[in-house]
Amino acid sequence: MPTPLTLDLVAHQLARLRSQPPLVHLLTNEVVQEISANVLLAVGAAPAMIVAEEEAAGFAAIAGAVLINVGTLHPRQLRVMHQAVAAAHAAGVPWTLDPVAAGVLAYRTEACRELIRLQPAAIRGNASEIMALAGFGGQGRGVDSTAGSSDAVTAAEQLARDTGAIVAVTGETDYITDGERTLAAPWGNPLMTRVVGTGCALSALVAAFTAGTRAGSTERLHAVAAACAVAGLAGASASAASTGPGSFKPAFLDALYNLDPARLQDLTA
Ligand SMILES: Nc1ncnc2c1ncn2[C@@H]1O[C@H](COP(=O)(O)OP(=O)(O)O)[C@@H](O)[C@H]1O
Ligand SMILES: Cc1ncsc1CCOP(=O)(O)O
Ligand SMILES: [Mg+2]
Repeated sequence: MPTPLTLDLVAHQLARLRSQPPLVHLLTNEVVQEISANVLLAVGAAPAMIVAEEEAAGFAAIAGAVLINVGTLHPRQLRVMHQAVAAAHAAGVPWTLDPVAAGVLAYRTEACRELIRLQPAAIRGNASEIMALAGFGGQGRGVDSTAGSSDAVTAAEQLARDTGAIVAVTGETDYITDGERTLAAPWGNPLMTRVVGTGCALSALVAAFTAGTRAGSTERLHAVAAACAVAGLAGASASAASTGPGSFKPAFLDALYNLDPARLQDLTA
């Protein structure tokens, strides 16, 4: 049974991130480069997209966290991702997987299955993606989910136990689990699904929040949950301040920037 996430925990994790801004290595898809970088900058982290075969492994080893997102995957990029993940794994740098459209296409689904053998710290996906990776037969509609997040909680818990990762399955409510404990973050707004990159940028946030956390620690579970809460709270606040997808995006960046750990309660009122 999921436990509601408390704002105290979110505030603590947000303050921790801001006090030690992590350098985050993003190997992400072509569609969401800009929103991912801006979301990280707005919250207080430092993004860098280092994508060449000559540089990715070296940079992954010195970053605070790495994000692997397979949204526009192709063979050369997959080779670079393997190099970065191997280097991160060897250096003890936490890495996060966003399995965009896993379950829809065999190539990326297999690529994700291969990558997760190298112990991701976190996996963040929508319900269809998480169900597919867990072997529960999920199939999305392109990059979007055809299932609700509450239908994917069991799959998320199974995937977490199988991989050792913290798994976050997002939707109307986000669920974050280590396979034994499951937290629920009920914030966000449907408008977030009408702006490209909110899910992928959330995965970048998840990576940022895992920086400095240890495998198997409660802190890592809380860090991933806090990333989801931060996106959801900022999303709810931005949707109240906007009239549609166009005005949502700048409002979302502003809301992330203005999140005050001491005043998160105000955003849920
Ligand atoms: N129906 C919804 N109501 C509120 N928030 C939502 C809803 N659907 C998705 N979100 C939020 O949108 C963000 C992206 O999630 P999601 O759409 O599941 O990812 P993806 O873009 O990878 O499919 C998350 O912060 C999530 O909480
Ligand atoms: C549209 C699209 N196509 C391939 S990746 C991508 C971005 C998906 O971003 P998000 O799932 O965060 O909306
Ligand atoms: Mg989306």
